[in-house]
Amino acid sequence: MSAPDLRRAAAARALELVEPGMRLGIGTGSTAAAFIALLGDRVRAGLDVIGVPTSEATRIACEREGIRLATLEELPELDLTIDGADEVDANLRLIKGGGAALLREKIVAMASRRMVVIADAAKRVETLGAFPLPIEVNVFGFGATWRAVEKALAESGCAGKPLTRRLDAAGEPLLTDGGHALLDAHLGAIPDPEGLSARLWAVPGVVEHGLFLGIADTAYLAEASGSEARVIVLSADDLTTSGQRL
Ligand SMILES: O=C[C@H](O)[C@H](O)[C@H](O)COP(=O)(O)O
Repeated sequence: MSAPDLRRAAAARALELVEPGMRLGIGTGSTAAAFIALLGDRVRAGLDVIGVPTSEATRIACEREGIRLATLEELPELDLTIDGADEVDANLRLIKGGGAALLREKIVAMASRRMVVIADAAKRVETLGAFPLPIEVNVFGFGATWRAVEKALAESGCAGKPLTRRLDAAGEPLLTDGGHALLDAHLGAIPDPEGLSARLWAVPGVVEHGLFLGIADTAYLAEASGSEARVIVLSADDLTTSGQRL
């Protein structure tokens, strides 16, 4: 079973949630791309939905598939967002932003009644942080913001961990769809994601970070089971009020 097969299996499971007339948030990345391809098939077969894309890449992919699109100005409230993730823990906390789309992804997810994550089960982790945490920052004051982010990381129990600026394929500093820079924090493990989130948000130049905490309510994680794909379901319904998994 190949990685694309697993991504398609998770995406197909999420597609079952889509109903006629729904206002969808449409994620970014290779797993979201698998979902867009399947959704395109349904749209061409007559399904009427409207989507808000989380990146320019997703907008282009949706237009290619003939999926009707809107903006959050036109549709400020969405029914369901389906998106990938870089890491998922047992409490449905996520790291996102490996594809640089974290800001729009978080805005769209927060405007949705539900956010469902689709991913290869290899993205499931015990502790978030092996995947470098993306931090989107305003280009104004970049050096000062970098230092303030390092301080926030140290105060969150992640002292001395390397911070790097994300580059694009040509080796130039990457700019996000919103025109911001991206830092990647190579933390290894994040002992207190909520504390780190609060400290990062307190830095004026930080636009957003890739910790999605208390946002996703379901994750469909696909793994190989013999020659088939099995989809594991993580649901917020299985969490206690303090956010711990039952
Ligand atoms: O910025 C990109 C997004 O957060 C993606 O959803 C995330 O990186 C997962 O991407 P993929 O499905 O390609 O692993």
